Amino acid sequence: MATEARRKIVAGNWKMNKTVPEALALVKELRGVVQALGDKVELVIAPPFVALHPVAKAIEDSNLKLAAQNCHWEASGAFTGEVAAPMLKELGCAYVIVGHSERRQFFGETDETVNKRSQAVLKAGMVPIICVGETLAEREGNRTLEVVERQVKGALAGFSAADVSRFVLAYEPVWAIGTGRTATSAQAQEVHAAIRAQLARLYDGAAAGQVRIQYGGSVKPDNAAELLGQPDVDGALVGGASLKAGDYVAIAKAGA
Ligand SMILES: O=C[C@H](O)COP(=O)(O)O
Repeated sequence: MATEARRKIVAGNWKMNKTVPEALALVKELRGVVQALGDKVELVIAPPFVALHPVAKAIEDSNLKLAAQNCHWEASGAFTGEVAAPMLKELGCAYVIVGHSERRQFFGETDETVNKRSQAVLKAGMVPIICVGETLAEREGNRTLEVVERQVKGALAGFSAADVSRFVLAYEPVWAIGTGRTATSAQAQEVHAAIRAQLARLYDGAAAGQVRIQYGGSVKPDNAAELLGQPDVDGALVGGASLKAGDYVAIAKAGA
């Protein structure tokens, strides 16, 4: 399947890290260096909610785009502690990460709520970065593809081929997140190719060929080029390494 049309996308998921002053300091460092990459690679950062507004201001006129790490599926209402998709759009978010394994593991996220959140993101005019991935027990039980395909199908239920072709999926094997243990490039490519084949079955080859599928799980400067060099790996969703400007930029360069 042709990969030329798919510009790589490197997103930094800061998770629950960085105060506002720390976030602004990191952005200041990043801005100058990533400018040289131009539009060779799409660059996204996902700070915590409280830093979104100041970071949005700080990345104006740069080649960095903003993502949120989650959102609620309702547009407004009595949902104490939640944040709605239109609020994130108003702040300048282009993307929202949905269904991260930490949300699935610790906050009761299900395939159904991932789908509802993704619908809200699209309706608000943003693009979801939908995370899928198997646990270690599931991989060891040879259930990787079954689990990932169930998550993909659930997340995308009800969307059209035109919608899905703009989405970003992130394959993040749970056992590789924050552990320093990375999937081999062959393991990543196998799952990415399986997801793309599934998309071709669910929609059509054209849509499947346009969806970008990021790999996430201990992506570091020293493994990024190998992972991003795989034909169906269209970028990276980076956690720990995105907190250091030098590491994020090195990974971005691997995608450029
Ligand atoms: O969203 C990012 C992933 O959870 C990967 O995190 P990590 O790079 O710290 O392993």
